[in-house]
Amino acid sequence: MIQFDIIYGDPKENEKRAEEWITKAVQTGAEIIVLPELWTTGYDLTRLDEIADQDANHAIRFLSYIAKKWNVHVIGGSIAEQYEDGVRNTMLVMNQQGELIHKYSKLHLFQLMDEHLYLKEGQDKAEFTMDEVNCAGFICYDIRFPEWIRKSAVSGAKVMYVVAEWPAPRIDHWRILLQARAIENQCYVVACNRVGADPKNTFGGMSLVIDPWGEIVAEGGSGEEIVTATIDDDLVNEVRKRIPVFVDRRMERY
Ligand SMILES: NC(=O)CCC(=O)C(=O)O
Repeated sequence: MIQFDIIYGDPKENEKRAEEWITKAVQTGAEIIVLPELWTTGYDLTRLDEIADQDANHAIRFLSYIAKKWNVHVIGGSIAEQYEDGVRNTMLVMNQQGELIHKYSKLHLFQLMDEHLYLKEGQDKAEFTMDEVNCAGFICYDIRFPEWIRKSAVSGAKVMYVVAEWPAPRIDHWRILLQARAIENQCYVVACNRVGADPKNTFGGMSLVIDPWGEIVAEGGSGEEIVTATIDDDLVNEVRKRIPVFVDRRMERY
């Protein structure tokens, strides 16, 4: 996870910085790269008509080049994607061949940061498959909606990727919500948050990898850094066997 600072409203500079960070990450052996939410523009929402990416074309080209060059999977954080009918906050996922294998636009818009005024909500499903592992991707505020994450767990997702710009004053919510999502769904949570500040917020970092037992296996601090961990998807099966939550659910009573 590339836990970096994002330059407000400057996609060109952010792309340059992202490439430098990704180069460092692959040199330490990373096979899956995760970027934060809105990493090209930050929350410069009033200038989206100038800086949003038409059909995500630019970001797709950049992320595809990175994936192919380094032979890595990329959970390309999210970017402001310009559609005909408005802008969406869109996650892009590339495979090692540089192909776009998944696209998800944020479903739950966060009013406290004015998303509902400038962005349209997405209509996509969260699940995708990467190297035969069932995964799902979510964007920041989505983690406050356990029923949305549960839907992916019930569909078989074992690794939940979360990309975020989560402010420092609520960083305890971030950790607790993510641990709860990992424990209740008995899955890995890989959550990448930005650091630094924009004109309205200071962001908390603390990118996390949490295993299906709820243990934190990697944790970032509050500065720029690369946070890495190894995922063992067999552990998901073990935990689900030990406490068979998905068998014991009583949907007819809820
Ligand atoms: N970018 C976001 O969705 C932030 C969500 C957030 O801060 C929260 O408390 O929820």
